[in-house]
Formats: sequence, C-alpha cells, structure tokens
Amino acid sequence: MSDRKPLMAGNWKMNLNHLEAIAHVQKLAFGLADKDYEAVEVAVLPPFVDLRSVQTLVDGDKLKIKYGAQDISAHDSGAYTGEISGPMLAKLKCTYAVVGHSERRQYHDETDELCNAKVKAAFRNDLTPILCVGEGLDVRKAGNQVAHTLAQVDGGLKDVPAEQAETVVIAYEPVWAIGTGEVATPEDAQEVCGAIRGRLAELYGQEVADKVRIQYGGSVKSGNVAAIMAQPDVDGALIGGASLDADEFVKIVRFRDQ
Ligand SMILES: O=C[C@H](O)COP(=O)(O)O
Repeated sequence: MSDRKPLMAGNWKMNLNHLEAIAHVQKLAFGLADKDYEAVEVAVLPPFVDLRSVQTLVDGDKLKIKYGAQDISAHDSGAYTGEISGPMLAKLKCTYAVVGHSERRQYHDETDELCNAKVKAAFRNDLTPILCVGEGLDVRKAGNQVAHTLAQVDGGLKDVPAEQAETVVIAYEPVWAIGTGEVATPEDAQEVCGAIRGRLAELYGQEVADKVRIQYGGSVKSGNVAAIMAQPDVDGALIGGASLDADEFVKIVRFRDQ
C-alpha cells in the first residue's frame, strides 16, 4: 500500500479573472471545510494575474488549499518580456509550477529541452514542478503511447538529481482525452502511469520511484474519478474543465466518498 498522498489539482487554464478567483476559492473552501479532507492534497492552478488574490485569501483564512502557476520561465530574471520567473512565484508562496502542459507544447512549441530547463528553474526556487507528459491521438493509434511518454519523462528530468526527482509530480495526460470528453479507461491510465513509475525506478531506484506522485489528466469528472484513482500507480488528477465548477471539483476531491 502506497503512502503517497493523492494530489487533486485544478488547472483553470485561461479562465476566471482575479475577482472570480476569489469567489471560486471561497466556494472551494466552504465545500471542503466541514469534513476531513486532509488525506487528499488540494491545489488550484490559476492564471498568473490571479495568484496574488489567491495567496491573500489562502493566507488570510489559513486555508489548506495549495496553489501554483500554470507555467514558469526557465530564467530567474532578465529581459524576457511576458515571462514570469520562479523567484516571483516563490515570493507569492506558490507550491507548484506546471511544466510542459500539452497546450504549451502544442501552441508554444515547448520542447523537452525547454521543459527540462523549466523543471530545474522550479526546483532552483523551491517550487514543485508538475511535469506534464502524454501522447497525441496519432501516437496512441500507432500503439506507441508508452515509448512516447517515457521519452518525455527522460527529457523533462534530464540531469535532475534523485533528491529533487523524488518530489516531482508527473501528470500523464493523453492529449486526445483533454477537454474532449474522451476519458482514457482506468486500464489505459494505469498502463502508462505504471510505465512511468517503472522508468523512474530505472533512473533513480525503486525507493525514489515509489515516492513520486503520478497524476492522470483528461476529462476527469466526479463520475469517473474513483475508478481512475483505484489504479495502483495513479496518485491524483490534474483537472481542467471540471475544476471550474466548484461543486464538481469538491466532489472530485471527495472521490473516496463515492
Ligand atoms: O490540465 C488539465 C488537463 O489538460 C485536462 O483538462 P480537462 O479536464 O478539461 O480534460
């Protein structure tokens, strides 16, 4: 039995302004307050411009909800217009920084090399990277999902030492299941998440591999989360669309109640 604490993280993507963010986090706090949910870690990943509002609310009300950014610059400062650095996110007391989400890879041409630099930037600034990996539909149809995803894990973690690697979060998100309503079956999720843990064991040893939390992401909802979470190598979910509905997100967090 693993003692990995499940991580349910809501990736708001480019939704909710800073005022809406406050209302949303308040609803989450209300929905999670009356019951012991400490066995599950809850995080929100708002747009950059919301982070200060979320920080103020979480600090002020001593909420147990964690938060992080959807991206991080590979650089710590300098002439990089539009970028947000690790030191800035750390100053806002972010816990997490998402790296290499498929939408960044697809629309911003982020490579494994850049993701690797961002993973290192996160660690350099005491942030936990959530490294996103996963195959597109063509790769899945060709049956190459495991090899493709493991190559992204190798690339993202290149030269990352074991003491850092054991704290990374890896999110397996088959691109064909993101925002489409198409959910990978629990067995599909386990196949790749299990392979990711196997690769971590090859790279760092079983003890490290057993500590790493591996999330599934792609059309997760309250109705399918329990079956996905029942898989031995799935330690949480990265939730997009369903995280924008506070009641639904609370139900997902409470997957054990279902
Ligand atoms: O980061 C979250 C994933 O892209 C999943 O998004 P989705 O739950 O809307 O399919």
